[in-house]
Amino acid sequence: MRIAYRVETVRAAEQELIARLPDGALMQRAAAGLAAATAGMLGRVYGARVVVLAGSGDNGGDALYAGARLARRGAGVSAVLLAPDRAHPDGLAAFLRAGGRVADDPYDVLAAADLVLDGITGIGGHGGLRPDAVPVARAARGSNALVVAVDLPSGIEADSGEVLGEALHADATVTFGAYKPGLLVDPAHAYTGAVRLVDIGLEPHLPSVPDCEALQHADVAQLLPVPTGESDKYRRGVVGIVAGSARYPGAAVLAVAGALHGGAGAVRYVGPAADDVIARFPETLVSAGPPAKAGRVQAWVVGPGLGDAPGVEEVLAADVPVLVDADGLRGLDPAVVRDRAAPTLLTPHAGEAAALLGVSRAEVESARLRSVRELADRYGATVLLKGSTTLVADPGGRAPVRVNPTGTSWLATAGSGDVLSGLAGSLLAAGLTARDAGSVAAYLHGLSARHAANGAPLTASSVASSLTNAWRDVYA
Ligand SMILES: NC(=O)C1=CN([C@@H]2O[C@H](COP(=O)(O)OP(=O)(O)OC[C@H]3O[C@@H](n4cnc5c(N)ncnc54)[C@H](OP(=O)(O)O)[C@@H]3O)[C@@H](O)[C@H]2O)[C@@H](O)CC1
Ligand SMILES: [K+]
Repeated sequence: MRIAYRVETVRAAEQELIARLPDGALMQRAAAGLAAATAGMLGRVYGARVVVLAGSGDNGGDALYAGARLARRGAGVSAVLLAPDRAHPDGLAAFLRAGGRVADDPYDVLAAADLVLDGITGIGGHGGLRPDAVPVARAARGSNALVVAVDLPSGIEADSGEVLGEALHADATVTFGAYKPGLLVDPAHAYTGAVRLVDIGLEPHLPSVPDCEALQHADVAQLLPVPTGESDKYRRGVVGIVAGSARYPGAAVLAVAGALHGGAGAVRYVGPAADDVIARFPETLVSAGPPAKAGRVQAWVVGPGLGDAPGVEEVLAADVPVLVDADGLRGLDPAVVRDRAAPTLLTPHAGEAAALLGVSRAEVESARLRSVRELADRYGATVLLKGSTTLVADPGGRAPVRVNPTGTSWLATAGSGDVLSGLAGSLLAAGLTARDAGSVAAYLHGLSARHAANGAPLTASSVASSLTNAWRDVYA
C-alpha cells in the first residue's frame, strides 16, 4: 500500500522528529537523499551542469544543500534565487562554500542544464506559481534538462491535488518522509513524473490512518475472492445486473462481461437485452424482470444503458449491496440512498458527479478529492469517481480515500464504465466491502486496459476479456 498524509500531519510528525535531532539534521537527511537520488538519475555527476531553482522557504534550502553535495562531487552547479534576499541562509552559505554559483541570467544556465532541481515551493506553497516564477519554470521545462521536483512540483496543492495556477511539470519527484495526497491525485499527479520517496525517519511519528492510499499488487491479491473447496456458485455470490435498453443493449452485454470476470459464482441479467446477453455469454442467467422476481442475488448493479427506464428505486429497496452507475445516477435522491441499511456504491464519472453536486464538470475535475468526499457525505454511500485517477471514498471521512494507480488514458472509451460496474458489482456479491470492491475493480480494470491497449486504442470488450490477465498479474 502506498499511503499519503496531508501537510498538517506531515508537519506535526516533522516537529516531533526535529525535537529529537540535532539542529538542521532532518534537512540534511532530505538533502542527502535528494542528492543521491538525482545522482543516480544523472549517471555521471562529475562535469554535469545542474541548476537549482530556490524559493524563499525550506524547500529551497533542501535544493541548495543538495546542490552543494552535487557540486562537491564535481558538478557545475548554479542557483537561480527566486527571492534573493530571502533564500535559505544556511543552505545558500553551504552551496557557495561547495563552489556553487548564483546565476546572473537564469535563462542562460537553464538552456545549458543537464539537471534542474525545482526547490521553488514545497508543502508551504499555495495558489500556483507566482508570476516571477512562471517564466523560469517554463524555461526549465523547455530545456533539455531532466527536471526533478523537490518534495513536490512547485505550484501544486499538496493536500488536494488541485493546481490553482501554473505549476512546474517535473520528470521525476523526490519526496521526503511521506507521500502527500497531491502526488497521487490528478490534476497535480500529472505534474510529478515518477515519484521516489526518501526515508527521513518520519514513519514512527505518523498516525496509523493516512488520508489517502493506493493499492498495490499484493494488496489486491489479498482482497480478491478466491474460491475454496467448500464453494459453490451461490456461496461465491450471485450478482444481478439491471442494465441495457432497446436503444443501448451493448451496455448490458459489457456490464455482464465485467461481472463474469469479477469472481462471483453466477451472473443474473434482468432487462430487455437478454437475447444479446445470452448470444455473447450463454453462462448468464437471464430474466425479463422485474428484479424482485429474478431470484436470489448477493448484490445488484443498476444503471448502465438503462436510458430513461425506471426501476432504480426498486433495486435500491433490496436489502443487499447495490452499485448504481450511469443512467441510474440521474436525479438520484440522497434520502433514498441514505436510508438504505445495506451498502451502496455510486460510480459516477466527472460529468455525472457534477450533475449530482450541482456544479460544473470542470469543477469536479479540478478538485477530484474534495468532490468525491462531498458526494460520499451527501449520499451516505461509498463513491467511486471515475477519471484519470479514479478515487473511492467512504462517507464521513471514516477511511482513507483510495486512489487508483493503474489508470490509463486509453480507458476513456465508450463502454469501459459498463465493464467496471459489472466487475465491481461481482466483487460486491463475492463479499467485498463497497470500498474494497470499488478500488479492487478500478485496479484490475486499469491493469486490464494496459494489457488490452498495449500502446494502441482499445475497446471496452477487450478490456473485459483481458481481465483474466489482470488477475494473473496481481498473483504473479
Ligand atoms: N520541516 C522540516 O523540517 C523539513 C522540511 N522539509 C522541506 O521544507 C519544505 C517546506 O518548507 P516551508 O515550510 O519553508 O515552505 P516552502 O514549501 O519552502 O515554501 C514556502 C515559501 O514559499 C513562499 N510561497 C508560498 N507560496 C508561493 C508561491 N505560490 N510561489 C512562490 N513562493 C511561494 C512563501 O513565502 P512568502 O513569500 O509567502 O513569505 C514561503 O516562504 C518541504 O516541502 C520540504 O522540502 C524537508 O527538508 C524535511 C524537513
Ligand atoms: K518543489
